Amino acid sequence: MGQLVSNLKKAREKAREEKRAEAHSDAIDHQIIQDSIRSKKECNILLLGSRGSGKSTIVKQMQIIHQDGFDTRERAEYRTTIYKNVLDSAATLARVIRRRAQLGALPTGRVSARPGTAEGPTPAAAVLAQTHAVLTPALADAIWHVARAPAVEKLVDEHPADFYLMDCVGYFFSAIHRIADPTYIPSEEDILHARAESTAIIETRFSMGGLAICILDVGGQRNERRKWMHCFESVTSIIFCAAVSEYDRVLEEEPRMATLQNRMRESLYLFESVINSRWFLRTSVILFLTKIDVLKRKLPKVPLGHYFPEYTGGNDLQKAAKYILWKFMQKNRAKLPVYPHLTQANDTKNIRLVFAVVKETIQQRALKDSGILE
Ligand SMILES: Nc1nc2c(ncn2[C@@H]2O[C@H](COP(=O)(O)OP(=O)(O)OP(=O)(O)O)[C@@H](O)[C@H]2O)c(=O)[nH]1
Ligand SMILES: [Mg+2]
Repeated sequence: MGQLVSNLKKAREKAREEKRAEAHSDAIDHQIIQDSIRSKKECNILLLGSRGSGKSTIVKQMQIIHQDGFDTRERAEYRTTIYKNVLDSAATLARVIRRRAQLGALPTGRVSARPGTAEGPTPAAAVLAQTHAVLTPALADAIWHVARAPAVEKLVDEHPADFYLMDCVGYFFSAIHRIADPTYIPSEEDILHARAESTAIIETRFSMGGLAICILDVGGQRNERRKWMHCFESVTSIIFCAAVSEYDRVLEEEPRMATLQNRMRESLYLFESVINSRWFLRTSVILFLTKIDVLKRKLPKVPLGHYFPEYTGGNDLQKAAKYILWKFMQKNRAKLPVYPHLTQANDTKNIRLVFAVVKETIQQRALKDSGILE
């Protein structure tokens, strides 16, 4: 009798085991089928463009617009990047101030004054000039005062091409005390301004008005571009990002070259190789001319014609944007349809509007691919 009960128990256990294995196998089969359905229906968007052109910022916008944005934990994770942006920019500024002061372009190392202290002016530049690993309150204070010093503002305005300051520097410096607060948690706007170079291909999936989208973000640095090829197959649309404000910038990736490559020319060259590539004959190409806000601020101070002599439109924003767009369109030898948009990638309102149009473009391509549209 005991033996019988034990055998029955074993048989029941075995049956349960088999059922579990079967359920597990069914779940795997289900996932495979779902994946295959999804990969057929999914629109693959590939973000291309040179370094710092706004690709990852577009992905962040998709997370804000089409997903749930960033929760507190995710926002807190951006602190390190933002501190690094601030400290790196402060170090660059300190280097420039020191060099200029040595050359006599600035009166002394004591660039900024906190009025009315018994000790006299705060030696903010001296604080800034030290190597900092953390954003201390003293450093935050120094940054605040230095960034506001008329001599420094003039220096940055008049020599924008002499040194590289990130586009986000003005935004972060003006919020420096908030950032230096020990309880600081970045806002979504801070995250959109944060700068971290991409060094891997990142896939993000979301749904946009019934369309299943898989967006691929790559790194734009020269040594990252070898990886781009791996993403070329089955791409529905390309969003090529190019920063319109970079006409006076050079690539820091090749500091030892005799003549530094102009960033805008590099971007034009890159666009030319993408748009005339055999890979993308059936792909819709969306051109995002980003940093239109930076172009607006920069044009009156840095003449576009100085870097592109054939341009004669002065500091008229529309004319300048039209000229830059024309330069890109000139590269389209394959005469592929190109859908251009002037954008400010870190402005959610603007990207929301732009993507309402982009969605139509992507949808048309998807319908053509499925044979529903000619
Ligand atoms: N003002 C302004 N800043 C922008 C705009 N687009 C991007 N930025 C900023 O430019 C910096 C670089 O943007 P990213 O999105 O990281 O550039 P990326 O193309 O992903 O760069 P890589 O990963 O190096 O290829 C970030 O600090 C962004 O906030 C824009 O339209 N206007
Ligand atoms: Mg990136």
